[in-house]
Amino acid sequence: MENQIVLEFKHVNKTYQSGVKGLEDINFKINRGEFVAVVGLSGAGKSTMLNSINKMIDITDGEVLVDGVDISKLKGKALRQMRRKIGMIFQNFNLVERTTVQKNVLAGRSGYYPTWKTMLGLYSKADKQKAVEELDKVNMVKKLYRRADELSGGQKQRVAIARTLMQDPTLVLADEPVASLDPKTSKGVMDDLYHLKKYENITVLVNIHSVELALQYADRIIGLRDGKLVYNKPIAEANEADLKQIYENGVEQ
Ligand SMILES: Nc1ncnc2c1ncn2[C@@H]1O[C@H](COP(=O)(O)OP(=O)(O)OP(=O)(O)O)[C@@H](O)[C@H]1O
Repeated sequence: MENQIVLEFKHVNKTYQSGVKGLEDINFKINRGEFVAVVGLSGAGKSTMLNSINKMIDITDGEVLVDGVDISKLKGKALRQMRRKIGMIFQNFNLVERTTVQKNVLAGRSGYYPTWKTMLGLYSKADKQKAVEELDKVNMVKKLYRRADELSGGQKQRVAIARTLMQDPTLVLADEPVASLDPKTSKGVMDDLYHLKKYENITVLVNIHSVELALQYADRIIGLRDGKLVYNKPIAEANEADLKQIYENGVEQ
């Protein structure tokens, strides 16, 4: 079967107002169902790259194609519809702490409802059932009615993954998803992210500091340094010495 390209960067540049070049002539393609780790020193441009994929930041020039459509040019309804396809996972989980797991997960469906309905919590029975199903995939159904602030960090990240699955995404972007977790919990969360690829054929792009986890989970590794793409290889061709190089000759900020 021919590979289907889900994400493509074409000559993407991002220059911040300060004059700092966050991204410089970035080009790459990612296929459906690939699990990609983005590695690089602090300040290399990993977050800038991730945030330009769902247009959280505007690029300066170039094209960011999601399923063949240049998201950097979209606005209004077309942008909202495109964002449904793109799930986000954050280092700090971004849950509403004082509300239930169920409501947090249902919020992942909000792109499919008018705002007033989501404000009133008027989700369909089918979506409430879907919330249970998605929580089951990350082994969190038993916490359905618990408040988010009663959960551990690893449990919160699992709820965030279930919330993302409510969108039926084709692409999930995770920005340092395990940075605030201990090694054992990190592995559990990485396993859950890996299952998105394995069982749902979702493309997963993870910004990660740990080279060890990158090598363990990724199909492909992309390396950034000073806003430039300096590495892009399938895991079969990647090795630790290569990756060490990405981290050399740079200064931790
Ligand atoms: N809003 C901003 N305004 C100006 N410069 C910015 C802004 N955001 C990021 N930068 C700069 O752009 C460059 C890339 O930053 P970015 O946050 O993308 O790196 P990163 O690889 O994600 O780093 P980290 O691993 O620390 O999160 C850095 O030099 C940073 O200082």
